[in-house]
Amino acid sequence: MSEPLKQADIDQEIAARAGEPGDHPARDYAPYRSTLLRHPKQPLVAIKDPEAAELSGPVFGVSDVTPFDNDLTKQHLGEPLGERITVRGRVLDRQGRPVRGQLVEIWQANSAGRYLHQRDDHPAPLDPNFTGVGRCLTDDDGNYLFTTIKPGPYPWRNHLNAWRPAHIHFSLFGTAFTQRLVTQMYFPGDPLFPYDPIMQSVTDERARQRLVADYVHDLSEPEFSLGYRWDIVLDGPTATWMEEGR
Ligand SMILES: O=C(O)c1ccc(O)c(O)c1
Repeated sequence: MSEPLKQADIDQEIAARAGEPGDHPARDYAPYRSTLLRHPKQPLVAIKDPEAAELSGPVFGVSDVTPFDNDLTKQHLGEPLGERITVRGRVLDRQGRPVRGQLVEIWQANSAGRYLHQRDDHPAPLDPNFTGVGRCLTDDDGNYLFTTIKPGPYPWRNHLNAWRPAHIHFSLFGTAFTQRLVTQMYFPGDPLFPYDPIMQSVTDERARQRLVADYVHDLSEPEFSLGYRWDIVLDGPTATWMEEGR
């Protein structure tokens, strides 16, 4: 493996790209090292018959998602450790209309910043009562809701002393595999934002802010959880930044 990049190199590269037009990150954003290795280097292949791909691909059905799948604190016998949170929001189209029946899936690290994943071996504890995945379907007003634990910051070896701000990964799934969008939600006031190449790969300040949830006191449940609100806009000038599928 090559020498790890230093924070100063990362800062320099982030500054060089800041304010570039458009809010969608470059597919090869050097400060986020693995994008250099895994971005497409050939022109994208147009699917000649997208409908056929959609009709023959696997789909999920309403009956596949149970009402319990959105509570990540109830998947084991015991309670997971950490700060319990409720995350609510709406999935909207470019006109602000609700997107109904959308499969919303999340995955995240535990409160210590550790993923239950074979490639995460950093020395923070796993929580036997926390898996870190959940899903739900949006209701008729486009609402989704999760009960979970606030994830910890995650050391990810992109460069020396690289820590990801606390975040929750979101996947939004339409009615076929060709309609999947992937993004991340962050927590307000995180001191790691300026150091994170993934966050900073979104070069437009307003688009970056749209990735940060609001703390909403009225959504906090007394003696139970802190409430965050995060709306996801699929398209248009206020679209939420997406990693894939556009
Ligand atoms: O690209 C990565 O390596 C990587 C690892 C862990 C994360 O939480 C993440 O968002 C990205």
